[in-house]
Amino acid sequence: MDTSESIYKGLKDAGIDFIVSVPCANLSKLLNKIDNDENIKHVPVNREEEGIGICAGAYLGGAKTAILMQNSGLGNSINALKSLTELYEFPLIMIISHRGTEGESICGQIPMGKSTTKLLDGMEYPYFKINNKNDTYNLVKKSWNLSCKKKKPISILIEINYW
Ligand SMILES: O=CCS(=O)(=O)O
Repeated sequence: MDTSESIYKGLKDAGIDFIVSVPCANLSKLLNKIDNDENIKHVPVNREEEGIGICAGAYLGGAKTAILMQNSGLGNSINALKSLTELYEFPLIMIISHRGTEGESICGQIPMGKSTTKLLDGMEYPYFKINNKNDTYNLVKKSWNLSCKKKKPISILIEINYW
């Protein structure tokens, strides 16, 4: 089972049924699986903060939510995550394609790639880095319940080498 399949199955087995996304080349296989799943409402959005707001509304409507994005979009999301998601203790899984890591071909991705975990630490948001493909499924599957327990978004960071 490759990383995209592991994440997809983890989301499904966590009961995630509402997913917003801002695309990344590394997310394409996963996005196709989600888009073809009639049991998941997939809403592509233009900016990550827009997706954060949509997930908040979907959660209030009874959905279990996730966002698929690049780490470059984390900076676009801070205020929405803090002033909406965290303030009202909405759970959220953040599947983050961690660009700017080893193997990155776009120089513009490097600075944010270096800052991503520092930002999450500063926001005091729990995150997991995929270090072992065998752990991916279990990490994703448990992240919804962990987010509910922590009352904060849980980020799963997938570096370039792990796709
Ligand atoms: O931001 C990066 C564009 S791509 O590599 O995901 O296509």
